[in-house]
Amino acid sequence: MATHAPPVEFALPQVLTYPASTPPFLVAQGAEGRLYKTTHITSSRPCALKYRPSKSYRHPILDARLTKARIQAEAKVLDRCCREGVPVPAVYALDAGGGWLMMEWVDGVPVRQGINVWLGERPEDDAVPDAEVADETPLVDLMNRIGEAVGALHRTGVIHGDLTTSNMMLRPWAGGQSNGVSGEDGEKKKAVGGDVILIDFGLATQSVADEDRAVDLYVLERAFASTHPRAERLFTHVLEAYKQAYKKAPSVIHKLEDVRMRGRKKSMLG
Ligand SMILES: Nc1ncnc2c1ncn2[C@@H]1O[C@H](COP(=O)(O)OP(=O)(O)OP(=O)(O)O)[C@@H](O)[C@H]1O
Repeated sequence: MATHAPPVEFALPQVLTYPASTPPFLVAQGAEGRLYKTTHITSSRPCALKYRPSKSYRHPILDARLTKARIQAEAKVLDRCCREGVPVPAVYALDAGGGWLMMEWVDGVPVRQGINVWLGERPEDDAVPDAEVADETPLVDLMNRIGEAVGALHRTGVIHGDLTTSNMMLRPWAGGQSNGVSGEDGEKKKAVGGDVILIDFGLATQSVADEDRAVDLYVLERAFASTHPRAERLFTHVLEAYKQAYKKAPSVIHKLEDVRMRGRKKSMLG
C-alpha cells in the first residue's frame, strides 16, 4: 500500500481530496477513466475507486448524463452479480453525479499475467515437449475456473461486453498453491493459482439472449487466442467448464458457431 501520495497529475474527484489516512494511488489510467487504490472506512480496508472525469469535448449536460448513467449501470451490474454469487468485487459506495464508484480491492494479478508467467519465455513456434503437456493440470484448472466464472455471470443474465484475460484477476489462495513444489515449477504453479474475479463492467449489459452470450464468449475466445497463442488449444476447457456451470450453455455454444462463422466471413472480406 502506498505510504506517500504520488505526484498529483490529474485533478482528483472530491472524495479523494478529504484528509484520509491512505493517500490515493493511481493504478490505471484509461481512455474513459482512472482507477485509484485507497481505503474504505478503516485504513486496513483497501478499495478501488473508479473515477470517470468529465470530458471537455462533450456537451456538459450530455457528459454529466452519460457519466452518471455509466457509473449507475456498472454499480447495478456489480451489485446484481455479487448477490447472485458471481465472483466480482463488492460495491462499497458510489456518487454517480460525482463520477465515481468505490469497490472492493482485489489483491492479485490479472489472469493474463499469471498465464504468461506459466507459459514462460518459450518462443511461440517451439514444440511443446510431452512431459510438459502431461503437467498442464494447473493451467487447465485455471481454464476451468474461467469457464465457471463466465458461466455464473451468464446465468445471472449479465453480459460483460469486454471479456479478456486482463479483465479477470487471480486472487491468490491462502498459502499459495505450489503444493510443496519449490523452485521454478512451484512459482509457475503459484502464478496460475487463485480465485478468478471478473472486473471492469464498464461495458456490461443485462440480457438473456443466447446471441449476446455467444458474442461475449467469442470476444473472450478471440482475445485469448491473440494474447496467449501458445495456450489457444486449451480454450476448449473454458467452454467445457462453462457448460458445466450453466445449464443453458449448449444453445449458447451452438450460437457461438454462427458468431464464429460470421467473424471468419468478415475477416475474409477484410
Ligand atoms: N477492484 C479492483 N481491485 C484491484 N484492481 C483493480 C480493480 N478494478 C480494476 N483494477 C485494476 O485497474 C485496471 C483498470 O480497471 P478497469 O479495467 O475497471 O478500468 P478501465 O479499463 O479504465 O474501465 P473502462 O473500460 O470501464 O473505462 C485493471 O486492469 C486492474 O489492473
